[in-house]
Amino acid sequence: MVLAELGGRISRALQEMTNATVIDEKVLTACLNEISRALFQADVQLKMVQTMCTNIKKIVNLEDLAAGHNKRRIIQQAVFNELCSMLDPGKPSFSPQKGKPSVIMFVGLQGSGKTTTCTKYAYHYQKKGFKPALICADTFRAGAFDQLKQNATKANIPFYGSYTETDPVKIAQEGLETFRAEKCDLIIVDTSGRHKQEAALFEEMRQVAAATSPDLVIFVMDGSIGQAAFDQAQAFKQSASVGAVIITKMDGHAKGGGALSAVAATKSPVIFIGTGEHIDEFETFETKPFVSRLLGMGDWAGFMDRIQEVVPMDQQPELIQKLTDGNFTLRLMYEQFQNIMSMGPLNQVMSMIPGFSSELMPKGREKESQAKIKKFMTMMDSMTSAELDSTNPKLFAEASRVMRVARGSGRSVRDVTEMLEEYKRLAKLWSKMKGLKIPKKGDMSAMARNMNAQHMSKVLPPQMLKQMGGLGGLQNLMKQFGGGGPKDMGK
Ligand SMILES: Nc1nc2c(ncn2[C@@H]2O[C@H](COP(=O)(O)OP(=O)(O)OP(=O)(O)O)[C@@H](O)[C@H]2O)c(=O)[nH]1
Repeated sequence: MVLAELGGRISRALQEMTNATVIDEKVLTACLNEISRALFQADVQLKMVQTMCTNIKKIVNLEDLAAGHNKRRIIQQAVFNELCSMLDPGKPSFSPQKGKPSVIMFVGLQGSGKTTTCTKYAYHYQKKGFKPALICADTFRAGAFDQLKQNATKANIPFYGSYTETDPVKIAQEGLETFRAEKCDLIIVDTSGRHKQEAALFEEMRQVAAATSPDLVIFVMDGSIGQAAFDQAQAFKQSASVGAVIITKMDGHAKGGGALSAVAATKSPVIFIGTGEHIDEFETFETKPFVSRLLGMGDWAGFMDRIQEVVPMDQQPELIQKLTDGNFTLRLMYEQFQNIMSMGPLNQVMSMIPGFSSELMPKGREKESQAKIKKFMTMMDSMTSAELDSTNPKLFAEASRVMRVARGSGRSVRDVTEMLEEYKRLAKLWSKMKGLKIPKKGDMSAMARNMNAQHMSKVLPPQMLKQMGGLGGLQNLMKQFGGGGPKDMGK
């Protein structure tokens, strides 16, 4: 995701404003203009950017800024809140219930990732205990049925389609009858895509919808289409009662802003994002972490404060360095698990660590997650040091290694594979964090409460100490922290 760049630009704009001696209307406008340009370049629709700025100006009180409150924090919080509210259409989307039959229809342009996403969606719910089924009502693209069939077979999901029937409505109806009889509770209908928004595509969509009466129509949008997102989403909304959006290819060059446009145009929430071609590269969409990432904030502040509490002080800089240098090894994952296990209320901690939240530990299932992490750690205990420290993703392609680890830990090959998949997912995620600048003031304030400057100067990375003006600068800074505390600190 090309989001860090946006975060950097916004941070710079805020910094410039903070540096100004007097914050007046003009300075604030210049800052918002720069933020607007950055958001526009991240594919947020121009009109939305303008509305956002107007709202922020209404919210931000210049007198507060002038009174020496933390300016960066006030504006950043206002931008954050505005973006979150843009992504919130005000009503949740239809949510399938296990055992209660529902029909979900997928629509989108050709190549948006619709067929792939149908299977990912089915697989996601299959893992939750649903009985999904897939219908290929795409008679336009020759290979569509084969593609769906192949994906569905791999995931062990029943499918329906035809090589000879040319009427998508008929296929959809027959598929529905078949799967209703088989008591499937999540019947997914994949429809045709076209190169452009052609009238024929929309007419066909309307007919399939009329024949299947879907409980939910999901619009699948390629996250990298840029500024075209709004118009595309709106065109679909006008022809089908779109109730939710899935943004695909967020692993590529997507800048993320298209998601905001799609929500605005369809007045429907984004429910998932696609982050790769593989079936489980699919994430539940959560607004706040997404906006944090869009702004380059991550959940770092909370995470770093938490690290303060559990990682021995002298290991902190090293850990931060390792986490952001792009080489996420199995050993690092093991160490993180160790930290997590000692951090107390798991759900709070996990939700802060990028990548560790919803997938590894769904809400309300903390006990199972804890058991799973322990299981993973037992398997890693059976690995060699070379395996734990390796950065070669192909190392475990050798089946004999996987079998050895399984035997050594008394677990199945499937368990080991699951753990390695989790590792791959996290490694991929952390590789995107490479070089990310971590806000350090929050954690420094916590350090400051516990240590004296002399002590702290030994812990901080030398470059950072230099930036702070050496030991003298650090002492000054710590004096300031003494009165305020972390809540007042900017990022
Ligand atoms: N990198 C990446 N590729 C994806 C993602 N989702 C889908 N793709 C790829 O995008 C391409 C198009 O996906 P399809 O599922 O065939 O697209 P479609 O919208 O069904 O296309 P039509 O059936 O022609 O309408 C395929 O190569 C997919 O593997 C994603 O989240 N990330």
